[in-house]
Amino acid sequence: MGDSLLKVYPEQFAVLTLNRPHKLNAVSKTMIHELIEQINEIEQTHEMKFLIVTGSGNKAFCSGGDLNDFHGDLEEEEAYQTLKPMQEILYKIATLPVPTIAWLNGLARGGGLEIASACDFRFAVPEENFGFIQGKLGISTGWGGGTLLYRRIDTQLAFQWLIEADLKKSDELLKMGFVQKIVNDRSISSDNKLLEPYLNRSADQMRLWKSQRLKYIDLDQLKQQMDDEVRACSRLWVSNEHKQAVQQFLSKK
Ligand SMILES: CC[C@@H](C(=O)O)C(=O)SCCNC(=O)CCNC(=O)[C@H](O)C(C)(C)COP(=O)(O)OP(=O)(O)OC[C@H]1O[C@@H](n2cnc3c(N)ncnc32)[C@H](O)[C@@H]1OP(=O)(O)O
Repeated sequence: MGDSLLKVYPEQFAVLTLNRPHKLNAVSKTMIHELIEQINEIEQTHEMKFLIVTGSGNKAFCSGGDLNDFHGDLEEEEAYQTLKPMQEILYKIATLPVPTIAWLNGLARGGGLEIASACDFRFAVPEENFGFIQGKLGISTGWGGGTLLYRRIDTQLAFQWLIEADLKKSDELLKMGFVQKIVNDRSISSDNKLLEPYLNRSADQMRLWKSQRLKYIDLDQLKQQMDDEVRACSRLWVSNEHKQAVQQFLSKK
């Protein structure tokens, strides 16, 4: 079974599932290779109305990069080369020609929340907590998700969250405008009432509205700022704080 699964529904939408539930859907190098192929497949599926990105299991959407793959011993350039593919995936998700929904079926940490920030909308189960915890690991966001966050919520709130690196619950994120809906179902089905408006629109309508939405984003600037973010994170990657934080997590296992 793959580390990432793509299912296209007859109702003309697709679900991309991060599929490592035993590792809280942490992003592995294998998952990245699969995501690249699946995003390319999605880009070629012209009758699709929208895409949902979610996690496997009932505990996590995504726990960020797999710290065995994204470990602390990488040198700056190695860190950049290791981080860059996910930044390119997040840029592709953010600029897909159809609306995208991050179905936050469980906790999200670090890069997991960056993936959610790449989606147009975020639907979250209640009572879960979510955090850009990179600040507590001696680094910053490293997949371009911080750049995207500034385009999803009030810039002052984004700035504060990235610095404080605290965990926030679904209802607080609803108030902040990061989460658009609280959903009770951790799994996705086409008869979920929340999806009705999205299912009842034509593929042409959905593509028109996404095209209009993207006109409010300078895509060249977005791409450059996301790359700058990866570079900046790579420079922090070699810090002792980061090495110790990763080692501390891995030594617990
Ligand atoms: C690298 C990219 C960078 C970025 O671009 O921003 C980041 O994403 S940095 C952030 C990386 N993520 C983390 O630091 C989170 C690490 N995980 C945790 O802190 C905890 O797992 C949790 C999220 C607080 C949940 O704790 P708990 O409920 O106690 O579960 P476990 O810790 O026992 O996890 C179960 C299982 O999954 C493995 N796991 C979880 N997260 C990761 C991860 N990020 N990388 C690798 N493995 C992960 C964990 O090791 C357990 O495995 P087993 O011990 O084999 O059961």
